[in-house]
Amino acid sequence: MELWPGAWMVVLLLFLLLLFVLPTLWFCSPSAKYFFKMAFYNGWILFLAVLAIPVCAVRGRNVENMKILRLMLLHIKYLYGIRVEVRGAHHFPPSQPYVVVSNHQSSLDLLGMMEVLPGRCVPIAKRELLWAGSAGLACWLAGVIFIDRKRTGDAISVMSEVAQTLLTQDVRVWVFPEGTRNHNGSMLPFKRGAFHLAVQAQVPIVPIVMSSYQDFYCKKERRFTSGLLFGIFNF
Ligand SMILES: CCCCCCCCCCCCCCC(=O)SCCNC(=O)CCNC(=O)[C@H](O)C(C)(C)COP(=O)(O)OP(=O)(O)OC[C@H]1O[C@@H](n2cnc3c(N)ncnc32)[C@H](O)[C@@H]1OP(=O)(O)O
Ligand SMILES: CCCCCCCC/C=C\CCCCCCCC(=O)OC[C@@H](O)COP(=O)(O)O
Repeated sequence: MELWPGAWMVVLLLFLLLLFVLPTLWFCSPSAKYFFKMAFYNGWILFLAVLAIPVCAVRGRNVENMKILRLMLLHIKYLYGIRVEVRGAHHFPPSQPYVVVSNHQSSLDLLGMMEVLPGRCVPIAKRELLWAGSAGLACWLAGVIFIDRKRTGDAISVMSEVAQTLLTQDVRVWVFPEGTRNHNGSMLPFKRGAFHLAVQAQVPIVPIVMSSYQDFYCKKERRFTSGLLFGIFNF
């Protein structure tokens, strides 16, 4: 089969694009660099999730699968030149159910979260994440608890079931009480669910704060360089 003559030109142009334009954008445009880095971040997680799914599926939906996801995600900070420093981790209760509450700046929180995630600990996530392709399925297999934030009644029922699970199945829960991402340097008013959960299950609340990403990441300015992230317990 013969190629249409213009096709060679298209192939050559695409090749030149890959060879020159993309690296030029990477080095000369911080915005392009931001987009490439974020695209790779999401793409890489989706790819890792594809690998994780068959391994996790052996156990079925099980909080122990979160260990597998954690191990698979720990290296990402090196790819992005982000150093994660944890302070006060000794405040973590040794072995009992509890509710972790933490600030939520962006999807990069996954890096700090995976650094300190205790055993048998599952995050509460918005229901939409369940439909994030392979990542959604991997989260489901690892026991992530999904809530529909638009249906408060349903979310409360799910949280009440979680309160039972905390005690009967020795599970910890990670909640972002702001209920949404917030990258303004301050914190939004807390939603009440995490605190109802702790009272219903009569378990302690463990506060964790991740330092501001402003030095190396800003969505508004399309800026993403390398930097240092602090995770601080019981501040
Ligand atoms: C290979 C790798 C693959 C990928 C691996 C990835 C793994 C990691 C995944 C991590 C995912 C993380 C995702 C993060 C998110 O999605 S954050 C968004 C979801 N999280 C939340 O929304 C936080 C929890 N939300 C709440 O707790 C809310 O309170 C909620 C229950 C949803 C209700 O919200 P809302 O109505 O908007 O506001 P209020 O809090 O004001 O509540 C309204 C009234 O209801 C009462 N209430 C709340 N909860 C309860 C409860 N459990 N029991 C009884 N009553 C409750 C509350 O008191 C309010 O009433 P009053 O005003 O006090 O009378
Ligand atoms: C701690 C962050 C967990 C990140 C999970 C990464 C999975 C990303 C892989 C690719 C799928 C793309 C889907 C993007 C989902 C991003 C997860 C996230 O950060 O959810 C935000 C949620 O909280 C609050 O949502 P809003 O800020 O209200 O909209």
